[in-house]
Amino acid sequence: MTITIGTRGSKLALWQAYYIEEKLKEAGAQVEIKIIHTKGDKILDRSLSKIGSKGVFTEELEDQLRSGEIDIAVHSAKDLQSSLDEDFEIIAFTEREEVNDVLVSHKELNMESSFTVGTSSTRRVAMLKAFYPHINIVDMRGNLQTRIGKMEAGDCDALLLAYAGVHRMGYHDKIKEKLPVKRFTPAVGQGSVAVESSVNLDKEKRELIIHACNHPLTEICLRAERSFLKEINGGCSIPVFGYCNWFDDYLLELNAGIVSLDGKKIIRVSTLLDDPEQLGIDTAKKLMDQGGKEILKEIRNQLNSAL
Ligand SMILES: NCc1[nH]cc(CCC(=O)O)c1CC(=O)O
Repeated sequence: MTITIGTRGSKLALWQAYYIEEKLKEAGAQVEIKIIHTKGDKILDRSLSKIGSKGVFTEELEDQLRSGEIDIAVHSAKDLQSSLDEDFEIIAFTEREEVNDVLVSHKELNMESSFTVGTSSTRRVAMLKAFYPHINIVDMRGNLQTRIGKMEAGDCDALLLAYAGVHRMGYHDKIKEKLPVKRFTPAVGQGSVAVESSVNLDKEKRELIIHACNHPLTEICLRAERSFLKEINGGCSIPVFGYCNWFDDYLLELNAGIVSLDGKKIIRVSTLLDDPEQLGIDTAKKLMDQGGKEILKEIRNQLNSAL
């Protein structure tokens, strides 16, 4: 059996594709990897919130899933929009890596120091303003290697990045501080790799892929987080966060919230339930009822007028 993986061409994307390839090979499959360039890879001179949040890194991959040119598309779970077209499904979430954001620098500094950080994530910008208002922020895009190059060239002193990507790309030695998830709560899906397929994928292939790649506890947590994000209807340009944990008896706890763009308002809720989809919906409703609705509306207006 040969399984064709479609992936973006960045080093992080390729790491993920090789990671899935290895798991599939261990399960006895043969694997081909096909690199696909997406809009998000091609447009580097505009911030992501201006290109439009939906599918900038996934559209071209989904075209090839639909046509059957590839069997699966491999993504960072975080980058995958919360609501997929009916023709597609996520059939596996790999075991989650540490979820924290980390401070990365070639200089000796920590979150109490005064410095300039480069980031293009609206969540990180808003949370920095909320919790670390003394830190200066500049917009910075590009893949991990590009950003580290820009940092070392002096465009900024530090970067705020997901531990998962930094670790996978071998920049562990530049981690200066790990931010606490209770406060600097990560984006929905951070740290896990998602395998997407067409709903028409061959059943035997589908079974093998799930068996080889899916981590059930990660899966239920990510289903809860993604259900939350879908209910909020927030793409990656809205500073929402969500992190789900499980207890022994499969009880789930979802911590989630929203931050205003200026960091002045932050609302955080936490809910316990055993059904992931419902947990996401309940948490989103609670957040909206407790003031999230107003913040979301304000953010939408600000983003629209910035375009
Ligand atoms: N948006 C880019 C992106 N997508 C996934 C990761 C890191 C790996 C992961 O969280 O799975 C990153 C880089 C970052 O946010 O620092």
